[in-house]
Amino acid sequence: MSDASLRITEIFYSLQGEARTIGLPTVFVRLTGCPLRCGYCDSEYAFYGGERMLLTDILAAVANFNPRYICVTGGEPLAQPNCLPLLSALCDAGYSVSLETSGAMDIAGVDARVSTVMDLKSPSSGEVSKNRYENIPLLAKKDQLKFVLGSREDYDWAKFKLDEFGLAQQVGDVLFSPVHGELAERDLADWIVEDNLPVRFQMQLHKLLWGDKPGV
Ligand SMILES: C[S@@+](CC[C@H](N)C(=O)[O-])C[C@H]1O[C@@H](n2cnc3c(N)ncnc32)[C@H](O)[C@@H]1O
Ligand SMILES: Nc1nc2[nH]cc(C(=O)O)c2c(=O)[nH]1
Ligand code: SF4
Ligand SMILES: [Mg+2]
Repeated sequence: MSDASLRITEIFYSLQGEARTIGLPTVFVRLTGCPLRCGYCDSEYAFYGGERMLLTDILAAVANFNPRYICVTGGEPLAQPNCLPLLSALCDAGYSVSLETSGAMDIAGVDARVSTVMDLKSPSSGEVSKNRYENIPLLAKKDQLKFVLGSREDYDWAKFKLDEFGLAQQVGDVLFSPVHGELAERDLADWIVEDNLPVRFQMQLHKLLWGDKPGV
């Protein structure tokens, strides 16, 4: 294994709070730095700083928790080229690996064993122009598409994209999530039911349990 290095903000053990493996004990590897600035971002503390770590040291830190599930997130993980060997090394080690990405970067090099959770940025994030729609055909049933929605306008936009790109047919799960503290959870749930959308409603479980803070 090459001993590449990556800038890391935190490595912690918690319950997966989002997406398909929600509720399962998971180790989170949060990479430092992000080229986007979503207005609602709950991980601004990962924009700068962090600590440079060797791949072997990251693997050792992860192994300490004896986990089954690993979630690589950030910041924007794919903004660091060495994220690709990290993902492959985690798969080689036998973990079930997911990747949280904005999809503003090319996902072509992501290891085929990884479940990519690609977040298409909605208009209210302020970063809708950064979506790389070219990534969509690269996604498969093992992957997930996430929409984080801050308003009814965002919801209508997401509904349109669902249809425009046939997203429910492309990936295993399409996730609709409210921006925490911005859109009433129940409103989003009611709209999904009214429209009979083929999507999975999700709320950030970790914030219900522990609040909005790093390390959970
Ligand atoms: C912090 S980001 C890191 C990965 C990548 N940069 C991305 O945006 O997908 C992880 C996920 O948290 C979501 N997120 C960030 N702040 C949020 C908030 N206030 N409410 C709901 N979801 C949020 C993002 O939209 C993204 O899906
Ligand atoms: N518990 C927990 N689950 C998560 N799933 C995705 C997260 C992220 O920040 O990407 C996250 C997080 O920060 N905490
Ligand atoms: S892309 Fe992800 S980490 Fe970057 S600002 Fe948006 S939510 Fe935060
Ligand atoms: Mg988070």
